[in-house]
Amino acid sequence: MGKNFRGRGRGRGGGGGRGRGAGNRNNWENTRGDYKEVVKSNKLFEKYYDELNVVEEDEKSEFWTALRRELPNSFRFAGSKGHALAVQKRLVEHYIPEITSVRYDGEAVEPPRPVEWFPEKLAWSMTTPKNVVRKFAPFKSFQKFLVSETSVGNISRQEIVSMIPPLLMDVRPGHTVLDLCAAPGSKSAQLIEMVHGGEEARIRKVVHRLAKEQDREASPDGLEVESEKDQAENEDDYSDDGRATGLLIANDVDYRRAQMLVHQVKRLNSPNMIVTNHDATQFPSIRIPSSTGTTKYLKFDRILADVPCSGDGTCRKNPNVWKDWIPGNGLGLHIMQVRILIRSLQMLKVGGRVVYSTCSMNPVENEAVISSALDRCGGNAKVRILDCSKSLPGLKRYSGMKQWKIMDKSGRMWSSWKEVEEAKAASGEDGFARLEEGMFPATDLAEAEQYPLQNCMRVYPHSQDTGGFFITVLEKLSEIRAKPEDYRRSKPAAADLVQDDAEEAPVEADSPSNIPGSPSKKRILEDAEDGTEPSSKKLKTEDDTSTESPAEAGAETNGHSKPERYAKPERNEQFKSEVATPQDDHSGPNVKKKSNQPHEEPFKYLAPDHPELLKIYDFYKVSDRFPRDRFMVRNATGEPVKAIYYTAVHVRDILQLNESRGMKFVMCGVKMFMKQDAQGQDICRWRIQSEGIPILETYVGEERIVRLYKRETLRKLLIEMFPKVGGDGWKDMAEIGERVRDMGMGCCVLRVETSDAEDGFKERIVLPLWRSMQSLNLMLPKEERKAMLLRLYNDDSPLIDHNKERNMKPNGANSEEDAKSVIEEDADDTGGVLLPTEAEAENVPEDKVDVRTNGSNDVQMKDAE
Ligand SMILES: C[S@@+](CC[C@H](N)C(=O)[O-])C[C@H]1O[C@@H](n2cnc3c(N)ncnc32)[C@H](O)[C@@H]1O
Repeated sequence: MGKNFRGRGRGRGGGGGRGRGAGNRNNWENTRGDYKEVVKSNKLFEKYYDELNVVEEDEKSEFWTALRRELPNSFRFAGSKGHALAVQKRLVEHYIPEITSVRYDGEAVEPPRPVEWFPEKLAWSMTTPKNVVRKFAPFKSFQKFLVSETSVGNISRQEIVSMIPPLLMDVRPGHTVLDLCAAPGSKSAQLIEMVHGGEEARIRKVVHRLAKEQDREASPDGLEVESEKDQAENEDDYSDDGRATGLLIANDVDYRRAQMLVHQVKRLNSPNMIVTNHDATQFPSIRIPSSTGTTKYLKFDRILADVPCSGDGTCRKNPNVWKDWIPGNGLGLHIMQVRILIRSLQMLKVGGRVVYSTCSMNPVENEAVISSALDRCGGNAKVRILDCSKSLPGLKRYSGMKQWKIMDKSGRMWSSWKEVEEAKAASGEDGFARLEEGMFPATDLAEAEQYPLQNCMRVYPHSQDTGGFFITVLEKLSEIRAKPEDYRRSKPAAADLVQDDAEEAPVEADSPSNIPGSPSKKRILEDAEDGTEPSSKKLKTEDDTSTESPAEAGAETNGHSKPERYAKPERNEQFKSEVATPQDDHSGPNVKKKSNQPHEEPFKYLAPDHPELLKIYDFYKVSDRFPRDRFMVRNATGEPVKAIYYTAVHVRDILQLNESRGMKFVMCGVKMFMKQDAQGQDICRWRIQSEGIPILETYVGEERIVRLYKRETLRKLLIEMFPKVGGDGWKDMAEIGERVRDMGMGCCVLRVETSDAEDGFKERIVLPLWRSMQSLNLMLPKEERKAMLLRLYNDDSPLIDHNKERNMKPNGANSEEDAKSVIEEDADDTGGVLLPTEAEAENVPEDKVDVRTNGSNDVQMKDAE
């Protein structure tokens, strides 16, 4: 896990503007551009929800008025709780008082407000009009803060309602979590924070104890020192020295959107996360190590199915919904949504939870999906709809619908499947396309079999000035046998039940559709039920094409939601052809790639005693306690060329056991070391990357640590790039002067320690520092320096680049080493922003590596980054 989880106090920068809802837009003003231009009326849309009586008669006008109003801006403080609270404190203590003092036309201006039901008030919402923001200095400076913190990942711009599903998942440390439809990743970001919950404190306790045992200096933060026994006895998981042992797999079928997801989650720097690119309806079973010799497959504790939907609850943010809403949008998605939910339930552990959510208010995409999936999975005895009415106190919500009507494509309303069948018998099949029995409420179910759909949760825009949303939490009570897709409530077929994924009964990555009832699926299960390897024959059937996207199926979709909620049909097609065939399956990484297959470099783990790793351990005096078998590279040779990544142990096992099985891994691992040119015999060529430093820092030997205690010293290092420490320069470096004077050249760890002193820090910060022959430099992208200066010192002064100054002098006394560092800084500066993929960066042949200059033309440095 990264800075955000271990309080490094900084984040990887993320450029703004890519991806609706990506949570990283920097433009806080102009996100709802054409809001006013769209006519906010649509006969069928209004007729449908009015006739459904989604709200009481006397609320209808308020409901529609809210839907026509622009959505407030909202955001969430992201990262570890400690870090998020520290950034939030800045808002509360500095910006809010300034803003509330503003008077506009004699009236106080509405300030940003915390969302009352969100834990620790880490989510906020604001309705301030643009003209006010532009007019008043306190708002302008607040906006600067928002932009700066968003760009480094400390603030995530996210719709309030979209924050609800992860909160209801009850993710605990150690859980294995799957986010099936994850792009652009705002909920994945919440989930990974939960997977790392409490890690910061656990690690500090472990380090404290170890330091005490070894009589080493530890951070003077007054923590109680627990013995190993005490630690083992309390509830927290110390099995991996306090590191998080959970896992998040974030998946999206659309490769381009999976890349947006990568961008969003990468800056969270979690080694416990994998991004995959599969169709959720047939998400492959993932092989995991087994001590018994049989093949074992991963089952999840928690699954989020935030499925593609028509998105009509987002019409306040996406006004085109008004223009584009037609009944076919929801109808065309129902089958895929049911498939995704059933697949989720299959992959879930007994006792685990699936949270199903949409940003649509349409029951055909919501309650109808839940009841269809329950029908096919064996009903209340197998899966329970949890009552979450006590969760998130303060959140106003409505109960799920037990009865509803379906609007067909021509706008006629139908109350039951029986009615449709009778109409078909009387007037023929025309005009009933897409209507399915499973879309209707099950009127003929006996009382005892009725599903408690009132436990589903609906959120409407007028209750708390949000978008519309639907959430249901399902608990799996026992293993399920899903009935086939052609199962009909009215004509139940006894046969053809298909068991869910037993831990040892897989759906292979390269298997055909997992849609229950498919003969191929049954065959695979039969193959696997005795614990043997499943058949590797290609078993593609008609059912393989049953994962049609709405557009493939001819559903009309509203333009706005296409990029966000829908998989693009051509991607689905492409994806199908990309999945390795069983013949490819075991042929290893040299499988011939199909021409349209996106290129992903393989993940290769390094031997713990790889010579390059040994050099690193030696230079940084890395404690033996730090695990050495979790480092990997991303290239086919398996040799460390440019970057070395670190992953959690489960991630390693999954990658190693599944990569050659057709699993599509897109991203995992935290960049820990980057190779660079550096002069001097004793300098380690592998510098610690800022992303990796929070994971490694407590295990780095004192020889490579610089401790900083005073606010002004850090401020100097943030504002000044390459301050001189050679000659008498070190004397200007306050309390770290002597230490950096004596520090050997190369990369080291700057530890900003906490203290109660007036000029001390309350928040622990750890940063990479480079000591070159003449100067010193924080290895931070400029935007992160600026964000920290603003947050910690309310200082937006321009940065000073001493190296540039020196080089401008005719006889600039610049050493080659210092100039190299300049280039390095420039290279690092690109670090968090629109980088090429890791694979691209790693793939650059040595001789083609971008050679950058520092502007002085006399020195160059190679760095693939
Ligand atoms: C509502 S968006 C998810 C939003 C996301 N959970 C977030 O909070 O940022 C739905 C996503 O599902 C993806 N999707 C559509 N069909 C899919 C499928 N069959 N399997 C997996 N993902 C799918 C879309 O590409 C889209 O990114």
